[in-house]
Order: sequence, then structure tokens, then C-alpha cells
Amino acid sequence: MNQMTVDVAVIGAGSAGLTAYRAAKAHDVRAVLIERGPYGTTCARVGCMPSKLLIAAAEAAHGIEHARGFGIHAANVHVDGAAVMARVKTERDRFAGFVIDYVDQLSSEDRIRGHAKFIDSHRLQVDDHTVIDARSVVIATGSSPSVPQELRGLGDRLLTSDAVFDWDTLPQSIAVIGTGAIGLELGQALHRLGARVTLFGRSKMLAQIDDPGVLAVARTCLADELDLRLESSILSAERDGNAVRVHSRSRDGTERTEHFEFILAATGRKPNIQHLGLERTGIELHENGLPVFDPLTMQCGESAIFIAGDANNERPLLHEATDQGRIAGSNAARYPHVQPGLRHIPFSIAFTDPQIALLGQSYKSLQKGRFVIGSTSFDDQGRSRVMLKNKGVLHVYAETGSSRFIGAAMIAPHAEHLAHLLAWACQSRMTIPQMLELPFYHPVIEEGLRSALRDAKEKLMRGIPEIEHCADCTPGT
Ligand SMILES: Cc1cc2nc3c(=O)[nH]c(=O)nc-3n(C[C@H](O)[C@H](O)[C@H](O)COP(=O)(O)OP(=O)(O)OC[C@H]3O[C@@H](n4cnc5c(N)ncnc54)[C@H](O)[C@@H]3O)c2cc1C
Ligand SMILES: NC(=O)c1ccc[n+]([C@@H]2O[C@H](COP(=O)([O-])OP(=O)(O)OC[C@H]3O[C@@H](n4cnc5c(N)ncnc54)[C@H](O)[C@@H]3O)[C@@H](O)[C@H]2O)c1
Repeated sequence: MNQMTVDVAVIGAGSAGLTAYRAAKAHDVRAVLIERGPYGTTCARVGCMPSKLLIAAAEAAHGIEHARGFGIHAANVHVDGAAVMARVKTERDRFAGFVIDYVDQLSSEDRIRGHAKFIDSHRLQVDDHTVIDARSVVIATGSSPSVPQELRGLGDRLLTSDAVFDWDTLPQSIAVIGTGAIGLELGQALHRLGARVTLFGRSKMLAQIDDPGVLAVARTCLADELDLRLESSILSAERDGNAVRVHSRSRDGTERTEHFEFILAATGRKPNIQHLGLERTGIELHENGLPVFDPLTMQCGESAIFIAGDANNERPLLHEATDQGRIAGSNAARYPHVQPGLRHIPFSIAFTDPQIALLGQSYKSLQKGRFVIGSTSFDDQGRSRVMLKNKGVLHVYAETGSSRFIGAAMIAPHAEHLAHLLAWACQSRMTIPQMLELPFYHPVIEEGLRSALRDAKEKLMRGIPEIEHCADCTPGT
């Protein structure tokens, strides 16, 4: 058994782990990076990037269909599934390749291959070849798809997002189970690329939208295009030759039996904390096994163990993994002199069409009687209508008394851009009147945002706080 003594050991060479390793090294300490799987990160290999590549192809196909609305007709539209997947894989490999090149340049002494587990709070064993004595440890082990028991046993007919981006061509038909960001993004993309797609959701939930007004509009927008079956249950899923026979029950009690080529389980992800030996570290664990940690320092209790990225399940998103990795790596190097790091406001985007974005305080966390909701519908919003993208709604939340802008939820055309403007304003603690003093060009989608801000300002001036959400949407300019 090899023996090593280091200052910082980072478990996991994903986005959080790589950032933690770099942050620790910036403090001039001896740090090592332990990885059991392929290098390249979840984001680049099987997450953010390949999913957006597939969506980009779907947008191109949809653009041709969409052109009919302008009187433009393209004949013989043909989706070449093999060519679509070839581009997805080539570009995916290019993105992952940048990470692999970076890792390859690290000193070989800093790169340890194998599964790491705790022997005690300062010692790790990697496979059966190395024991590392570390002054501090960063857990950056990421997460994995979680597949419900009832779907297992379908062999190669059952997929998770990990498998999709290795396809050589596109499927004919697929049942997508789960209507979170993964189910919606991949389901809509595959539908637009010509597959027969049915999306099953066991609840009313879509991409974690907790604002009932926005959720209602999102359901309408997406159900207009997709076979979206919310509040339905899968009664059984069985293999039938090279297909899967799915027996489901809809909200109204109707039962159906259908065949699909594949089932995609988009039923959430679970942190990779099993088989880590956390019980031997003495750190406090929640009932679900996750360590109790401080979200400003990423420190687990008073220990020399830090946890960052999807592994802690706080906000499983890429920018959070790097923010948290930076804080955890710096604090691991500085330990015991830990400091709070910069955390950004909560911010997420689902790359559906229209896109869904949530930022700042969530609807559920708003204090009853202490907020107003400024609302705008995109149904008649000028520029959105020009582009035939006039669907969606935006809710901006403002605090009564201070008039501060505290959060937003939307399903809207080009929401990724609106959401960035709003995230910056929210983190800068701007008030609604201050935001309305800023410039708005004409004709742009942002004029819809101005309508929502004006609506919020008027409600703030009237001094009538919302108790529940505002169902009536003010048409934008
Ligand atoms: C399909 C999909 C689309 C997504 N799209 C987006 C998006 O558009 N925007 C966004 O912000 N986020 C998106 N995400 C989420 C984002 O990819 C993750 O939040 C992010 O990649 C998490 O990074 P991480 O470093 O925590 O984990 P990872 O990158 O998974 O790194 C963890 C590493 O730890 C290793 N490991 C685990 N256990 C051990 C052990 N015991 N010993 C050694 N090594 C170990 C693993 O092999 C892995 O390499 C998406 C995710 C998916 C699945
Ligand atoms: N654009 C983005 O930023 C982006 C894109 C994809 C993924 N992600 C990240 O990946 C994480 C995981 O995504 P996800 O969509 O898998 O998870 P999720 O938790 O958001 O959604 C999972 C869905 O599956 C449903 N579900 C769970 N178990 C089920 C069962 N047994 N039967 C039927 N339905 C079931 C849940 O009700 C939920 O609607 C997200 O939380 C997000 O952080 C982000």
C-alpha cells in the first residue's frame, strides 16, 4: 500500500473538485485530486453541454417548422439522426477534451486514480493501493441518476441521461418519466427531432416552478406542443421483445397500454455519498446520510472536511459547483482558519422552449403579506409577437416597505437573458423604482420585463400586499 501525506485531498475531479483543487493550490499547499471514473466532468461529458447540443439541433429542426407561420415553407425536411448524434458527440468530446487536457498537465503525483473512502476523519483509502493522510478533505463526488425500483429490470431499454449522448442515432419513440429540467429538456428536444415522445409526470410539477401562476402558464405552453401527462402514474413497464410495454393511468383515471422503443428515467439525481465511509469521520449526518455543512464555508461542522457541488445536494447546478468548489478548496487549505465565501443568489434556467427561469427568493419562501407580484404575459408582447414567440408569463417579486426586487419566476421567450438581467439586479439589491430608471430599447422582449416592473411599482404604491399569487397577467407592450 502506498502512503502519502498531503495538506488537501479532493475527492472527485468534476467541476467542483477541479475548482477546489485549483483554489487549494493557490494557497501554496500540497493538494491531490482523486478520481474513480473518466476525467472530463459530468457537465461536459453527460450534462450541460451535450444536452444543449441536442437542444440546438432540435431548435434548428423546429425553426424550419416554425417558419411556416411566416409563410416560408421548406420542402423535404429530413432529420438525419446519425448526423445529429455525430455532431453532439464530436462537440461533446471537444468540450470534455479541454478538461482532460487540463488534468493531463497536472503533476502526476497530484492525480490519484480510484475510489476514495474515509478510514477516519483525516485518512482516505483509494482502492486497495494508496492511503492518504490529509490535513483536510474536500468531498466533491457529484451525483448520479436515481432510477425508481419499478423501472429497473428493463435491461438496455431503460436509459438515463448518462446513456443518451452516446446514441449513434435517434430513437423512434421514447417514454420520458419525470418532468424536471432533464425530462423536459430532453423530451422536447427528442420530440422536435422527430421521435414520438410521451412525458409522464407523477405530480403537477414542471422544472421545480413553485409559483402557481407561472406553473399554470408553463403547463399550457408545453402541453400545446408535447404529449405531457401530468399527475399520471406508471402502473407497470415491461419488456416486450425489443420494446417496452407501458401501462399508465392518467389523472382522470383513464388507463392506457402503449409501446415505446425506450424509457428514459429522468427521475432526479442522488448525491454520490454512498460507500464513502462518512460514518467513520465523526461528522454529523442528516437522516438521509448527507453531511450537515455550513453553506457559506462548505465546512462540515467544525471538522477538516468540506463538501461542494452536487454531492451536498444544496443547489445541483454547474455555477454552484464551481462557486462551492472555490470556497471549499480555499477553506480546506486555510483550515482551521475558514472564512465565508461569496455565494450567489439562487438562479436556475431550464432550456425548454419557452425557457423557464427561477431566481432569488422562491415563491414558497415569500412572506405572506410582505410582497407584491408584478406580472406580465408575453401573449401580446410586441417583439415576442413579431417573432411568433409570444407565449409565457413573468412574475417579479418585490418586498413591501423597501420596494426591493427579491425574486422572479418565468416561462418566457429568451428567458435566459431576461433572467440574467434580473439575477444581477437581485444580487445588487436594487429596488423596483431603481430598475425602472434603467434604459429599455424598443422593440425588445425586455419591454415585457418593464411592464412587470411597472405593475409591481403600481402595486407597491397602492400598498396592497399579495396574500396569494396574482392570477391576472397584465399584457406587455
Ligand atoms: C443532463 C444534464 C443536464 C444538465 N444541464 C445543466 C445546465 O444546463 N446548467 C447547469 O448549471 N447544470 C446542469 N446540469 C447539472 C450539472 O451538470 C452539475 O450540477 C455539475 O456537473 C456537478 O458538478 P460536480 O463537480 O458536483 O460533479 P461531477 O462533475 O459529477 O464530479 C464528481 C466526480 O466525482 C467522482 N467520484 C465520485 N465518487 C468518488 C469517489 N468515492 N472517489 C473518487 N472519485 C469519485 C465522479 O467519478 C465524478 O467524476 C445538468 C446535469 C445533467 C445530468
Ligand atoms: N438547465 C439546467 O440547469 C439543468 C438541466 C438538467 C439538469 N439540471 C440539474 O439536474 C438535476 C436533476 O434533474 P432532474 O430533472 O432529473 O431532477 P428533478 O428532481 O428536477 O426532477 C425529477 C422529476 O422526476 C419525478 N419523479 C421522481 N421519481 C419518480 C417516479 N418514481 N415516477 C415518476 N416520476 C418521478 C419528480 O416528481 C420530478 O418531477 C436538477 O435538479 C438540476 O439541478 C439542470
